[in-house]
Amino acid sequence: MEKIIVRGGNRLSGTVKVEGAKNAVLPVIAATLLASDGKSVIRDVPTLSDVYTINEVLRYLNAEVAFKDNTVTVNASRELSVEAPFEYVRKMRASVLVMGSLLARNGRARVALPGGCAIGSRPIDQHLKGFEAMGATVKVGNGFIEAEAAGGRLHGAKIYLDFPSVGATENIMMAATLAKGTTILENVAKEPEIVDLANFLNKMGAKVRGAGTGTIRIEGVDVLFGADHNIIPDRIEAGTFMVAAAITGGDVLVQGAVPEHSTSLIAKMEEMGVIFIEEAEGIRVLGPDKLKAVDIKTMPHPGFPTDMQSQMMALLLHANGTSVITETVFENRFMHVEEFRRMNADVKIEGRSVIMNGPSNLQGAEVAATDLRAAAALILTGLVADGVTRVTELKHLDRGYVNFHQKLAALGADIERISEKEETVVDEEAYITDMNA
Ligand SMILES: CC(=O)N[C@H]1[C@@H](OP(=O)(O)OP(=O)(O)OC[C@H]2O[C@@H](n3ccc(=O)[nH]c3=O)[C@H](O)[C@@H]2O)O[C@H](CO)[C@@H](O)[C@@H]1O
Ligand SMILES: C=C(OP(=O)(O)O)C(=O)O
Repeated sequence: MEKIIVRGGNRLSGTVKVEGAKNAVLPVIAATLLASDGKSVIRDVPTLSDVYTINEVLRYLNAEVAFKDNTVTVNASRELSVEAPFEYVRKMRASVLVMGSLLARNGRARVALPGGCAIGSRPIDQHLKGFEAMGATVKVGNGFIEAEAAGGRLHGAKIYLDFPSVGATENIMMAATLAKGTTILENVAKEPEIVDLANFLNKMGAKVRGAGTGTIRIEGVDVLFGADHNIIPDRIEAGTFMVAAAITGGDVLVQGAVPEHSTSLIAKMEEMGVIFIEEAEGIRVLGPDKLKAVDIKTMPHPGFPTDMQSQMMALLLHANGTSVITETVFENRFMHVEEFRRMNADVKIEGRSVIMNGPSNLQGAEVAATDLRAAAALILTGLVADGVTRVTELKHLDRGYVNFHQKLAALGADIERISEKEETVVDEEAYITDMNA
């Protein structure tokens, strides 16, 4: 078993570079399947286990995929298969994002049902509602979702989402690019990752307008081509390092962080007394001696991101006074609370809220990550806990963070990652096909 071991007490300082965004790269790689002509070259791709998984899904679907030097190259011009099996979808729910592309490209898709996960049941009814409105017949059975477009091609439609779901917005947007006619998608997600996907689709020859607003209009085209694209910086990784600086009273330049992508987070942290300085290269974060308590409610973008909820909980445990966090996006995203309690945190759950009386007298303990952001949050707590914190279940961390402990160590944290027995290292090189050959 692998563990991260943190000894609390060090103040962080220096510069940390942000990777490309996981939540932008996964839909963009899924979108490369739409190109029946030419190669797509995706740059600034983080070396995360989720990226390896989506690459495997694409290879399974008969696309040629190479991943080298943070660049993914996809040639999807061959005939594609239509089925994404459970062994991939189980590893990563975002595999369901290939459904829109496959349906648009092949007129048919068969994707394993994603099932529930630690943070909530995460249904995909809104994705399916969109496909149906565009003329697909959708059947769910034997653990699969099967969708087939009448006459082999989807048609444009007017679709209103019940909730601004990120995944549904992306999946329907991809499906609509090759549909006959115009799709108008209302009450959509406005996350920066949606805008990044729309920009990539437009480079491929799609006609997508309005991404980043509440309504997206997609005029269907007959064919899409491979395109070259740089992924936006990861605002959640950036935010995690902002919290690392703040919690240790540190001084850290988060290189590549985009202020407009983190407005709600920065505003809340400023309320807590954290100082932010915009510099040419990124955002410099100065942690105060004493942090103030605040209340937070997670919301779809531009509201406070649920993906920063557990890291902010770590910060609020260290703040002076009573804070309340209310989680409105996922119904079960408080699994980390029990782990924080093992670290002597004064925190309790009341319905969809968590109440903290800070500052907690945090103590090092052995704790298990319950999802990827919880993994980061427990490590952040370890930075200020008294004694040694050991964090297990690191497979979650590796889904969303590249070299997390090395980056913290370079900023001055006393942290290491150990393996209690020989681990099998997955050699991505083995999968690499030379696309230029
Ligand atoms: C790979 C990726 O980009 N993941 C992000 C994406 O996940 P994901 O795209 O899965 O999140 P959604 O925005 O779709 O989900 C938000 C809420 O809507 C519900 N819902 C969603 C779809 C649907 O058809 N029906 C339904 O009820 C979900 O159960 C959840 O409670 O956005 C989330 C919300 O910002 C983030 O936490 C994830 O990091
Ligand atoms: C919940 C997350 O991701 P996913 O949707 O890939 O599980 C996340 O990035 O915090």
